[in-house]
Amino acid sequence: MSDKLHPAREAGKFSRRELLKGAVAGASALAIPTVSYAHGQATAARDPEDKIDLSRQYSFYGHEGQAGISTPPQRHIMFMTFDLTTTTRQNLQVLLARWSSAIAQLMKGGTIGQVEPARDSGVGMDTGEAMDLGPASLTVTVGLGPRVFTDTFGLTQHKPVLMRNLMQLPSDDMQPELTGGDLSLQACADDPQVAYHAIRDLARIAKSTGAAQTRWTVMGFGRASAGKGQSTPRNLFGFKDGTRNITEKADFDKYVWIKDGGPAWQQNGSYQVVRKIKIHIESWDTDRVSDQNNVFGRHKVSGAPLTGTKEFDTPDFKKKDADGNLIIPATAHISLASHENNQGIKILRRSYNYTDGLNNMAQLDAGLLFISYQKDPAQFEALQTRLGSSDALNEYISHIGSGIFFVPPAPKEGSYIGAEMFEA
Ligand SMILES: C=CC1=C(C)c2cc3[nH]c(cc4nc(cc5[nH]c(cc1n2)c(C)c5CCC(=O)O)C(CCC(=O)O)=C4C)c(C)c3C=C
Ligand SMILES: [Fe+2]
Repeated sequence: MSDKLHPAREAGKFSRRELLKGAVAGASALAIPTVSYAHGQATAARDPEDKIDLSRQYSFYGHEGQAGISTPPQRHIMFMTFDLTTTTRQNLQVLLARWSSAIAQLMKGGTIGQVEPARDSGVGMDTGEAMDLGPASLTVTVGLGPRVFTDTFGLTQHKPVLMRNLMQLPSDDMQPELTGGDLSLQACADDPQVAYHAIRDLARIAKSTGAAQTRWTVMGFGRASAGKGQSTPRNLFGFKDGTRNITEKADFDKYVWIKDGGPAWQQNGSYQVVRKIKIHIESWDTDRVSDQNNVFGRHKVSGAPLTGTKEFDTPDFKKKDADGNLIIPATAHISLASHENNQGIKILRRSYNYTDGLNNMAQLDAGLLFISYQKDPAQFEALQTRLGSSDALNEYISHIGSGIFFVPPAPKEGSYIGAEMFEA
């Protein structure tokens, strides 16, 4: 297309009516229906309980598991991993203690120290950009990576039984600078600046103690999974995501929280698996919607399984059409990931959309920060082994980042994350 402006536009002469006419013509050229939907799909009205209340706050202490796991997903995330730069057990202990008390303050909507010190020579303890924004449902969830539980820190005997690096998986296309980490911080809030501020100031603490330095990070938006009582959000593919997520306590106890085996301090802990998954967005956007529906096994607008009409209809993975073909293809994402087809395995998904702007080809660079919680990393590995080899979605995604962390239970008031490891 020529860079030269249309003479009328150059003279600023397009009327509003002409512009609108152009937009509708563009829509029909792309075969986008502007009014009616096929399949009678109307979008569900928002759940009236699913409201943002920026004064809402959660406590850091005294939950079953840490906040930020069963907490209904907030709208934004800032996720960061850290490399330990210390080799002393005491520095690690101090960092976890200082992080814990700072997080407790931040989750109340407070600052973590003076923003404007009285002395002229003073450097602020808190950087200040979240002042007056409210707690905004902030949760900060702390994870411990495999290297924490080594002889370097005298913590080998405290290693959670199932803690290990994830196995190599068929979908892996990892960028080393987006993998691993010795510690993770997952900050979620209904205001992006509140989440950003929390991570920024916790990273400052890490640096000032000399114990850890930043490794990789993702800032995400538009929660791509639903919690109890929330309407199902959409991912960047435009599909409802989280319809069949874990929401009931019985399922949390069965699939998410560690309830048996291991020492008392690990009970109600969980394993956090994080994957940065790039979406080949521009190629997806040229695909027919009927094909997109087959990729997921659901209808794009309503979220209903291809064998049903409403979002929460149970998919029938065996149902065939008149020609004897499965209605939900065997390679559809939900067919390969469902508990019905995976010996009953379930995981809690708590993902977010992300964007990294444009890539060096000037294409949209975006994806899904997939986060799952499970009592055994093998739950994730089993599902991803199947998805990675046969999922129709693989044409449109690449797994480029990865991490695994043990998330200890929430500390008791006045204590800190992982305190029991240092006492024994
Ligand atoms: C290994 C686990 C999974 C990865 C990785 C994963 C990636 C991924 N998923 C979507 C979008 C959707 N996933 C949906 C369902 C779904 N996905 C997983 C697991 C992984 N997904 C499970 C266990 C399920 C539930 C399956 C079922 O029981 O039916 C859906 C459908 C709606 C829903 O139930 O949530 C969508 C949409 C993307 C975009 C993605 C990677 C980019
Ligand atoms: Fe999925």
